[in-house]
Amino acid sequence: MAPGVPPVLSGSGKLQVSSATLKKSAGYAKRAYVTFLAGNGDYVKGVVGLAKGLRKAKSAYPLLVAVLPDVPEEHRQILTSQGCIVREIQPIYPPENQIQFAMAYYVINYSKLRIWDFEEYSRMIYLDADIQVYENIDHLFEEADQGCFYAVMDCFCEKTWSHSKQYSIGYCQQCPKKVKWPAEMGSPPPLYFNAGMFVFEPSRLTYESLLDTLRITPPTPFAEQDFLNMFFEKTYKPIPLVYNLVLAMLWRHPENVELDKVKVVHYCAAGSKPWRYTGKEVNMDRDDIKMLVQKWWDIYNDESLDFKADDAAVSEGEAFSRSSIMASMPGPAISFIPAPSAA
Ligand SMILES: O=c1ccn([C@@H]2O[C@H](COP(=O)(O)OP(=O)(O)O)[C@@H](O)[C@H]2O)c(=O)[nH]1
Ligand SMILES: OC[C@H]1O[C@H](O[C@@H]2[C@@H](O)[C@H](O)[C@@H](O)[C@H](O)[C@@H]2O)[C@H](O)[C@@H](O)[C@H]1O
Ligand SMILES: [Mn+2]
Repeated sequence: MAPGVPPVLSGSGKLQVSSATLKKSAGYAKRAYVTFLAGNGDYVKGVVGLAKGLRKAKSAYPLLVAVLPDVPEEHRQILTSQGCIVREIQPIYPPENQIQFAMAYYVINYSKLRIWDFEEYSRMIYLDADIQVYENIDHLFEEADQGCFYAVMDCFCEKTWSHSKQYSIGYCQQCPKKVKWPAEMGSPPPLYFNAGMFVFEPSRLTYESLLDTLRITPPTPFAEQDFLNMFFEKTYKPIPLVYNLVLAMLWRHPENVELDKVKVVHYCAAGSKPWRYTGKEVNMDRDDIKMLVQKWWDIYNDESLDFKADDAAVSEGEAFSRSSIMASMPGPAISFIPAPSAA
């Protein structure tokens, strides 16, 4: 029982504890998924799809959306109506630079770093808006060890990597024995993750350190993804690609992919964003791509997955991990009195 909190027994003898009280009590694991939305364009469709996909997968945790100031009120309303917790963040820009980002718009992706400041959450799973969750991955919250950063390894074979040494010699961490890293080039690069999905622990200390480090770090082609890989190099733990299938793996490393086991799909290959899909770009006429794009649209168009009032059980007030609360509060069943949302 939370220290100093008098238990309130309801008529039915049930222990009544407000989730606001629980919020104040140390040690309860408050968790949520979080994504990032910038601009007034069509990525909002990605977030709606993600919110509905998490609902279909019966996730126990809410989806926070960190929105830049340029996300219009209308889009924010759409997300709130889909049960998302919308939270405005300020942009973060890298130091003055002449860098040629792999994609010019990557410069806004540094703003993702604001999510480390959501320290009312003990653990979060970040998901790009062009990601869809097809199977429940809540267990990742339980399995993560304190102080570690979990993400799926990326692939260096797409043209977007043509600036890199790896690409120039045909080396990829997905098949390190195929083209070995030459001894004369020193040790192979450290394992490198795709920053479209990761399990992390928000913390003001980490947040401040990220911003301080960013100020003195020259930007590189993959923007915040490169930066996060450098920052978390020592605490990065690779997790299986079923948690973030970077689509290029289908044609670059099919031997590493068991599509029927994939839980999370990342529509990051050029031309693969479902809401913009034409099928005309390279590889976009593949049967597996067409199937995955259709799968995304099936969820997006499924009205039975729209947010309803009785879905409200998974609100910000309820974003505690029930298993950890139940484990730490043995005794009579607990019914929560959700506090008004703080957001
Ligand atoms: O106009 C944009 C571009 C990007 N994003 C966000 O930034 C993430 C990273 O961009 P993107 O997924 O396009 O990069 P990729 O994974 O394709 O390299 C997106 O998933 C969105 O969450 C956004 O909200 N609006
Ligand atoms: O701002 C840099 C972005 O870099 C990453 O995308 C890339 C990367 O995965 C390459 O390896 C692929 O070749 C490429 O297609 C893909 O777009 C993240 O998905 C995204 O969230 C974001 O961090
Ligand atoms: Mn992405």
